[in-house]
Amino acid sequence: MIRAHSAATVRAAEEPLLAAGEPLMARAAFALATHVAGELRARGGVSGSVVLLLVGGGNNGGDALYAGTHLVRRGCQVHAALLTERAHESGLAAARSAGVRVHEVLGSGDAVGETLALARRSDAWVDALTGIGARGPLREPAGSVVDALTAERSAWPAEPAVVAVDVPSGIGVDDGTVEGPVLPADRTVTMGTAKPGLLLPPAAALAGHVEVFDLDLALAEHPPAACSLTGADVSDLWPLPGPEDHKYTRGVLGLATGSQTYPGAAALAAAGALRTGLGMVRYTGPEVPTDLVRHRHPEVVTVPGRVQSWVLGSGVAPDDAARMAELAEYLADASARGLPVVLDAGALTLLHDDDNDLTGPAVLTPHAGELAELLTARGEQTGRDDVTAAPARHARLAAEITGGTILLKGSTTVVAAPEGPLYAQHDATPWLATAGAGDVLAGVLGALLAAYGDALAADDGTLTGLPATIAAAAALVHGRAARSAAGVSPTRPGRPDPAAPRGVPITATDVADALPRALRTILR
Ligand SMILES: NC(=O)C1=CN([C@@H]2O[C@H](COP(=O)(O)OP(=O)(O)OC[C@H]3O[C@@H](n4cnc5c(N)ncnc54)[C@H](OP(=O)(O)O)[C@@H]3O)[C@@H](O)[C@H]2O)[C@H](O)CC1
Ligand SMILES: [K+]
Repeated sequence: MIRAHSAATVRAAEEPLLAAGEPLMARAAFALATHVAGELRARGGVSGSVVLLLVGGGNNGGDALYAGTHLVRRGCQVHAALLTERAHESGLAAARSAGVRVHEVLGSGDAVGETLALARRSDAWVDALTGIGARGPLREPAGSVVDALTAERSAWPAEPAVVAVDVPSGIGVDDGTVEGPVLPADRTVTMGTAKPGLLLPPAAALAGHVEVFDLDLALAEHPPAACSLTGADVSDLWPLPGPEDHKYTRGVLGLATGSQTYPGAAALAAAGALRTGLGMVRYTGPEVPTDLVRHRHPEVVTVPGRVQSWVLGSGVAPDDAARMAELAEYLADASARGLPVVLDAGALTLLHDDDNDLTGPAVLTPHAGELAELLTARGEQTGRDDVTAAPARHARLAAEITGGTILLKGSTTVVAAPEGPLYAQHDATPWLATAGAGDVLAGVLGALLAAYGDALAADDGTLTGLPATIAAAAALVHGRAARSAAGVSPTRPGRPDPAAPRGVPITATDVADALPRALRTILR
């Protein structure tokens, strides 16, 4: 699991170490210099390279100034552009005496022009304007400098390397928002622990490859603010059948999905669920989707009976009054029994009405537009763009309002429960943005919840965070299946690797079919 801690937590955790005289900045700076050197080596060599440090007024700038001293020793020509009147004092003194060439660009009257001129001669840019001490978007002139460098960089894509110190300056460190200029990094060297903005969209895409440098911070008693599951976490969580298991103990999922108009959603949710592995899928719905499900998946049972979780609403239009009334009944029944429920597509509109508040474990699976509609219906006027600009904040708000867990679909999937860590999963490929993919995800998620259904229904509070973890696991598996189907190699958000396979178009059926292949590489 990749864990990210808030700026306040990092400060609290570093305090005792600093008080004990631990040279945290010296260690951070050495690590930073090592990674900058690594980028330079990958581009042809360290000695003789030119490095530009973009220095702000805090310890983030201090990290870079001390790193500069190491890079000078390794034969680099290092320039520091001071975009502050108050650069880190001892760092600046050390940099000057080591031979770093310091440019007080604010005094020149043309900070942008001077910095750009230095940048054009450099093989690597080190972004050390702000770290966890940033307040709001980058102020001037740093903002304009970053805008100019970003334009310069995209016009000149192969070089130079951009290394961000702790975070790309200007991102919302704790919430992943991007409200002003940010220089996209190839690599972010983050100190002590990852920061939420390095995992959460949209900022995560600007961080490039994230390296966490361990500072031995005492973080054990501090819960993470955000996490990303890895395949190993999913493997640990995955329900494995034992010799005593039978279909009813492995989990039975009820699907109330699909409609006469959108029958395909029923078949796709069933395909996702069946390939996730569970005891049984029961389907309930009108004639056309029932026939399709029977035809495509003869293993699905189409008579009512006991279930341990429900998926409601995929392929159901909110104006289909009769079907919506059925979904409301299933939801009320599941809530009364404490069974987990997935509310997808049409079923999300059940929660537009606050009479339908959730009492049992529920995972809502909106995309940005559906989340905006839900929030607006519940009195929080929100547009789709608001959600896209601050996915974590809006997912958390919807979780608090409804009492459910929100799995917000997007190129990075964000999961938020009313409390506990946020999850950010960026396991998929843009090829996954295709009709029916969400139905498959609903099936995967419903199947996993069915396996934990009895435990969740009997929970006395010890499993509070489990639906969120399961939702993040479903997103990971679904994303990896999509990547496997498309033939795309593993990647992180950030600048695309030109050498990585780009993949091929996929359908939702391909994603469901690729689930066993993806699971083969995850489960061990
Ligand atoms: N994690 C660790 O244990 C360690 C982290 N280290 C590094 O230290 C920074 C945090 O340093 P800090 O001095 O607290 O803060 P920053 O450097 O991030 O930022 C403060 C300076 O930035 C200016 N500022 C604030 N907001 C803006 C803005 N929007 N635009 C431009 N400039 C801004 C601020 O100026 P003021 O005038 O507002 O005071 C400060 O000058 C952490 O991120 C790590 O990199 C250490 O190495 C120790 C170990
Ligand atoms: K930075």
